[in-house]
Amino acid sequence: PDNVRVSYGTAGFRGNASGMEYVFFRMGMLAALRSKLKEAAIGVMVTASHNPEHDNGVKLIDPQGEMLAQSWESLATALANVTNDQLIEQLKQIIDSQKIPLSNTSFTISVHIGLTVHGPSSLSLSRAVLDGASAFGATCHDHGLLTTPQLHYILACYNGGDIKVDEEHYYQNYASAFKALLNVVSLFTSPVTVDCANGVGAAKLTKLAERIGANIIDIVVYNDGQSGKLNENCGADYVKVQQRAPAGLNMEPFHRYASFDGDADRLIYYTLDSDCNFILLDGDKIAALFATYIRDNLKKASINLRLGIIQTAYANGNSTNFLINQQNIEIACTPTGVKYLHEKALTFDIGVYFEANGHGTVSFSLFYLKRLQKGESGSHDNSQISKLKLFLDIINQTVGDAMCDLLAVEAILQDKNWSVKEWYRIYTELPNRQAKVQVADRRIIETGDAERKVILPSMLQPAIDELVRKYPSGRSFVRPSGTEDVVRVYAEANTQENADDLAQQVSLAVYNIGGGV
Ligand SMILES: CC(=O)N[C@H]1[C@@H](OP(=O)(O)O)O[C@H](CO)[C@@H](O)[C@@H]1O
Ligand SMILES: [Mg+2]
Repeated sequence: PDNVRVSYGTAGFRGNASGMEYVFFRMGMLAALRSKLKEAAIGVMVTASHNPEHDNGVKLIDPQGEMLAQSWESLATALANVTNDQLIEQLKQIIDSQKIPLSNTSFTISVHIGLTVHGPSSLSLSRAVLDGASAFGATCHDHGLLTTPQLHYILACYNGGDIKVDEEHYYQNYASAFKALLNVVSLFTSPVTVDCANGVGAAKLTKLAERIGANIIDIVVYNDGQSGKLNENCGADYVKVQQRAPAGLNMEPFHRYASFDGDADRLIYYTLDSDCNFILLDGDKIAALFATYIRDNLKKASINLRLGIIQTAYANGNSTNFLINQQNIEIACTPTGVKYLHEKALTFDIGVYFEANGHGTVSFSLFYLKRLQKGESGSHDNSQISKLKLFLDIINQTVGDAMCDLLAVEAILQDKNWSVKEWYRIYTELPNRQAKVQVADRRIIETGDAERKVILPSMLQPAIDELVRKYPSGRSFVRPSGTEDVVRVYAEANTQENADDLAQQVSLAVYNIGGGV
């Protein structure tokens, strides 16, 4: 369409589903070209993740199950934005610039596709992807409904040589890993209630729980899509941003509750304290739990490795303080978007990365695996080492995976004999608030220092600094969203009232200086 520009944002193309077929069709083509170049299968996921039901989105998955290489994002954007009569020329340009050996027929192009919603728009959009890929002669593997992390997992296995891999393989793998770990740790007592955002996660989690067995883990699925709408007043994003339970959920103090987002790549926990205050255990707290658990076990096994936690500017200030000052764990900060965190995580022997919103996982280097093996044959404590190995097996290293992360949290709490209370008490969050501001063109806002400072418009950062100074423990930053047409504002301070106030003042500054509408 004229005057419509789309871009491969924080996590692919996303927007209102109607009229987006051309983008999906072209992404099918691009996936086929990338498969040809890499001589490996490429994945295409059709999902709007945590967005409302009327939206949809598409993202590409690289051969090892990782996000599409950043160097190809601009190719995706260019291809999506040309007019139909420029399409062939644009494809030729990509083929030439990337030296894609189209005439080499020794490798069959292979594209795997999954989707998170079975509605008419999703089906026609995934059809468009298949048509685009087929136009380049791709062999297409249509997996139907999957969570996003399941497709990442399947792709990594497929390219690793297991060409028969399917969804069932995923359940068997993680169910047996979880059971193996629980043989080392103890048995389960209390249930965990999981809000699946009325999305694909409900059916998938039910299957995983069945494979594990009700005697081992007691998962109560809430918001399974039977009545409510996808991501409406529920799901990980709602709970995190609103700092309240999904609508209609009756909570009891100290019970464990969790929420997935619509494509089940985000996980957050929450509970009530004895005064019925809502307590959130977000991505920062999951990261802290994982990292301290791994670190403690490494210590007991006398293995010395470089462990790091990767956060974004959205990480709560007190989580950063706790990790650096009390736990002595190395921290890195990257811009928003899992691809940046993932990349940074790989620079550590063990990289624990989470966005505050609950998207994250752990990456283990080959060096780590070798050290575990060496530790096993040496004089180290074998029980710690086998525990570390089993823990590694329940992690989906390709991408943040709500189901695997849930199993990992549950296993750690069991092993430590912790209730949710001991977990949330490791540190207390600074009160915080997120807000959104509509501006005429959010691209005029440029940021630096991992998005913690505004560079342009030049008057904005001094204005934010001045406001922040007024609030004890104040911190605030703004950045243009990569998935919505808004500028996001984050603020934290010593009290909720101050955090709310600061967020509002900074929003006003963005509105005034950034061309609010
Ligand atoms: C504050 C926030 O949660 N931002 C989210 C959101 O990106 P934005 O660029 O902020 O719209 O969606 C991304 C994709 O899911 C996720 O990676 C990111 O963390
Ligand atoms: Mg998601």
